[in-house]
Amino acid sequence: MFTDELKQQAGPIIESIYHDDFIQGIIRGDIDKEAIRHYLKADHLYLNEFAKIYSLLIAKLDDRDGINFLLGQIDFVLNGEIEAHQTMAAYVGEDYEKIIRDGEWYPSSDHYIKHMYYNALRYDDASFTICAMAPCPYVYQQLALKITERHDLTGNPLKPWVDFYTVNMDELMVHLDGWVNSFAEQATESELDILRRNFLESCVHERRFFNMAVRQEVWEFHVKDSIINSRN
Ligand SMILES: Cc1ncc(CO)c(N)n1
Repeated sequence: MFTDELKQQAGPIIESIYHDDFIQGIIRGDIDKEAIRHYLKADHLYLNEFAKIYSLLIAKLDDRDGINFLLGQIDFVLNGEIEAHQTMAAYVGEDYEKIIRDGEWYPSSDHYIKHMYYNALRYDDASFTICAMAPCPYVYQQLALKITERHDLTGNPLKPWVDFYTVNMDELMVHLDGWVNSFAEQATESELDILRRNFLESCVHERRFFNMAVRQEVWEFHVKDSIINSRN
């Protein structure tokens, strides 16, 4: 299957994310609270956009079951995934609403969000959008499975965050894979190249998103903020 090929190519990127500071800090249970705060500010806004991009994707589909399923996913992204964010807010020890109040599309999340919009707006077929979106559930699912396989997180305050992504992504991946594989059967070689690139670029965006939080990335016109942050 075409999506098996994509996932195989994404393997080394996901393994690198696993070894980067963010996930290693989650595994140790002592990740810098400022990294989590930055992540939550960015991810809250990212998920809002992800929900809106689902609505653009729905407009490209004819299959009623698929449309229904994605309506449920919009609800999940807006209301279900808060549970994972609440776990992180509890770890920080601060009210979630207060943490996310002054979030922004920081440069790396901005780039990722715009990659998804570009594909939704540039191409009629749903598969281009799906390949840019699919690493969102896929990378988290794979990271959660790797963490759970390799470590016993009993007593780790962030264990519920990991557990959340081991169980909630399967059904979505089945739908996304199905759409992409049926399009891939009749796609041209150059279309397949774009799909591959979209998927792999989003895997790299996932890596950059975690590193963005670790490094407290800001737009450089907030010069004062970035000096303060780099001294912390
Ligand atoms: C950036 C990003 N990617 C994936 C997920 C998982 O849904 C998330 N919450 N945020």
